[in-house]
Amino acid sequence: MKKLFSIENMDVCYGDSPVLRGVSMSVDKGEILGIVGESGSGKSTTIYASLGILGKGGRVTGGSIRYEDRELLKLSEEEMRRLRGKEISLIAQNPVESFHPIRKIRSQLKELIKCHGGLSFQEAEEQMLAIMEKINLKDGKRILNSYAFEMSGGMCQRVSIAMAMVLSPMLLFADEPTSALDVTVQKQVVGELLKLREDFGTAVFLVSHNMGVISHMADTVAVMYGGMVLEYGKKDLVIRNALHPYTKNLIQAVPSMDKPAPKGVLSAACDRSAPGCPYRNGCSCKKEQCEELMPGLQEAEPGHFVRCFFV
Ligand SMILES: Nc1ncnc2c1ncn2[C@@H]1O[C@H](COP(=O)(O)OP(=O)(O)OP(=O)(O)O)[C@@H](O)[C@H]1O
Repeated sequence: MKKLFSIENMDVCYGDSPVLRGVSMSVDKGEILGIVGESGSGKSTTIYASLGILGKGGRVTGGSIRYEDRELLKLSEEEMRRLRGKEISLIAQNPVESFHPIRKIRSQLKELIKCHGGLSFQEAEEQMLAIMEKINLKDGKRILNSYAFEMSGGMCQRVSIAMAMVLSPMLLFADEPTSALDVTVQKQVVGELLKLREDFGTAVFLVSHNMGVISHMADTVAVMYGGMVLEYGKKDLVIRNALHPYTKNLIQAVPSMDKPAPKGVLSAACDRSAPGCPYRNGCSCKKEQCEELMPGLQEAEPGHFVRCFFV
């Protein structure tokens, strides 16, 4: 069956340096895909490439990105701009930067509605105030009259979440949406994201370092390392029956009093231009062939894919 959104075999470079290699992942309507991996593994780049907003020097050099029946790599900038905001939305990792610095939040909401239609401004404002209230932003009217620089990081994060949700997108990219929030607000945001899926069938690409958030929210999990997907599948398979040595270490590294220390190294230097498994320098199970050959992403059990010669 055709997926709502799928990335197939995507390569991304910044300048001449490969950053993502052969990345494939997808979501159905209403599905939440959790993307985990250490800093620099390529999670944000996967999101920005999907939205067509890679930074300077960044380009997709191979593969395909499909939304419904459209190949996004073939759309014009104007067509991509129309998709972003209404059908596909982003909660950015650094929300302060995602707002215009010298325009009030209300005017930015107005602009969003003007570009993407659907709601009247009054309806959008009511919807925005209701979402803000639910995620513990009590003084919504005052916030709409504020500039981003007048808000704390956590407030900006919540306003950007409300703004991303206001048009009930079909697909939401959320890059560390809870990282700047305290635990109570994290719970509210997680609850709102789950409600968005329930009410509108919104699919979510959720990047998080927090395995608790991923294991609570995600249906499917992708584990990234060195710009590649090392393990992919239904959450219960990947988290409860992790097969890749890196995923095992990642799960083992979640703090707990009664667990043995991880084997191998969690984070090791990885030259993305060199042959061999990206995790070869950190893996305690590596053999000679891991230095020379790249393992493929193989289906180890139904619906559970692993990139390792020894699984
Ligand atoms: N604008 C850029 N120019 C050059 N290289 C970049 C740029 N943005 C990202 N990279 C490189 O791409 C790689 C992947 O970065 P990315 O931000 O996607 O990782 P990440 O997994 O999201 O990390 P984090 O968890 O810290 O956000 C890193 O090696 C990074 O240095």
